[in-house]
Amino acid sequence: MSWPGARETARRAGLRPLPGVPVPLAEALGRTLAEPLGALTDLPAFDTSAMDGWAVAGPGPWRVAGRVLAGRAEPAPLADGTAVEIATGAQLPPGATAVLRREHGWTDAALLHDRGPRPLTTGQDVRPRGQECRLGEELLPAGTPVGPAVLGLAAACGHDRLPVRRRPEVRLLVLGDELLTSGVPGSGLVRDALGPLLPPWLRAAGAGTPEVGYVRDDFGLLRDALRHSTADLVVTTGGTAAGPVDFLHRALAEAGARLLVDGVAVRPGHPMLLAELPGGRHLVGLPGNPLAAVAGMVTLVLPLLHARSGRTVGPPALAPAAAPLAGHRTDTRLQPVRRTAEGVLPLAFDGPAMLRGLARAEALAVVPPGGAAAGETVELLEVP
Ligand SMILES: Nc1nc2c(c(=O)[nH]1)N[C@H]1C(S)=C(S)[C@@H](COP(=O)(O)OP(=O)(O)OC[C@H]3O[C@@H](n4cnc5c(N)ncnc54)[C@H](O)[C@@H]3O)O[C@H]1N2
Ligand code: MOO
Repeated sequence: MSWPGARETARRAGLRPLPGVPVPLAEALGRTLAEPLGALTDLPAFDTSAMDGWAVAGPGPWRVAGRVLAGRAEPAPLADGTAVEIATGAQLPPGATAVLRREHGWTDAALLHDRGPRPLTTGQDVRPRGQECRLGEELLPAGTPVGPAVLGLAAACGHDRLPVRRRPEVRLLVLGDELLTSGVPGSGLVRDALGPLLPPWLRAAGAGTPEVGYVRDDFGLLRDALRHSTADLVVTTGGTAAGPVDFLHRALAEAGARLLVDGVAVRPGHPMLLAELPGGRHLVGLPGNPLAAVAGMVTLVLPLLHARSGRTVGPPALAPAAAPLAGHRTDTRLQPVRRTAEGVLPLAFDGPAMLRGLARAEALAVVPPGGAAAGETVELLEVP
């Protein structure tokens, strides 16, 4: 399957968004709005002073009659020709026509005078009620990822809870007898790089904290692990190719899975696969080579997770190549790159078994078959 075709197949496989549940703001971070965010109030909720100074009524000079601080209840009305000292954020008294900034006013024994650079205009330095939004107005559409700014906006307009999609549950199965989970590799043993790399990335993509399991190269163990998992998405690493102990295809067949993608025209990562498990759950098989596994994440896992979270994905990020990007003859290449003022440059140590280039990368460039010339625009994919 072509690389764009595989990415689209994964997205479509996930187009069955998980249910929405209301959760406290602090738990909504990293999830996706299941419903549009509406304002529970006008914002600001009352006419507000935008500056420290005086709220004034009518043209000056003014007689100063008291003070209004932020956070106090409705102040008394102001009569024409009077002013009250006011703090930024305080509610404007009824009848006030403008705010005179502290640095633009001076007071003699009796009166407040305007010495600003320009005459004070009606409404100056007032944030009128409803300037930002009206009660009931839609502020954000369903599908918006909830980041810190969304939490702040939701709180500002009165929300204590947000309706967000349930996080997809992910089970990560790391396959391979040769893997060490601590210490220095050698003597035929390889340190597991994907157990540390994948869970935080999955979490950042909106999944629940993945359960990680290590499975030895044993057909029965793998088949049972697939049969017994109840996760929305099972992600395996290794075992996708044709090695003597690469059991994944056979275990999938025995578990009653239907292959949606079985190999992709992409380098690295071409043995990656996507299957539908009984009950509408999914499995992505990532190749064992670490950079190939990363290619499988961006191609199959992220589009599937975003779709299941109902998350709106913006238009692709694009950049020019600052130097020629070597391509594969027939397949798409995913190339670790860094950004420069002129565009993106390839990073060295980009072999399928390597992470040295990726660890310095700012993105993966999508290099079409045949390569990209200097100046040609390429799509960029976010990396962990
Ligand atoms: N005859 C063929 N052999 C291979 C092909 C092929 O088309 N024909 N494809 C190659 C490509 S491309 C890849 S990618 C790998 C995919 O292999 P598997 O998914 O079956 O993975 P393994 O064989 O289990 O491991 C491959 C490689 O990666 C290392 N590995 C595995 N897991 C981890 C981990 N968690 N952390 C770090 N490194 C890991 C493993 O030790 C192997 O070196 O197959 C090629 N072969
Ligand atoms: O697809 Mo394998 O990724 O070349 O290493």
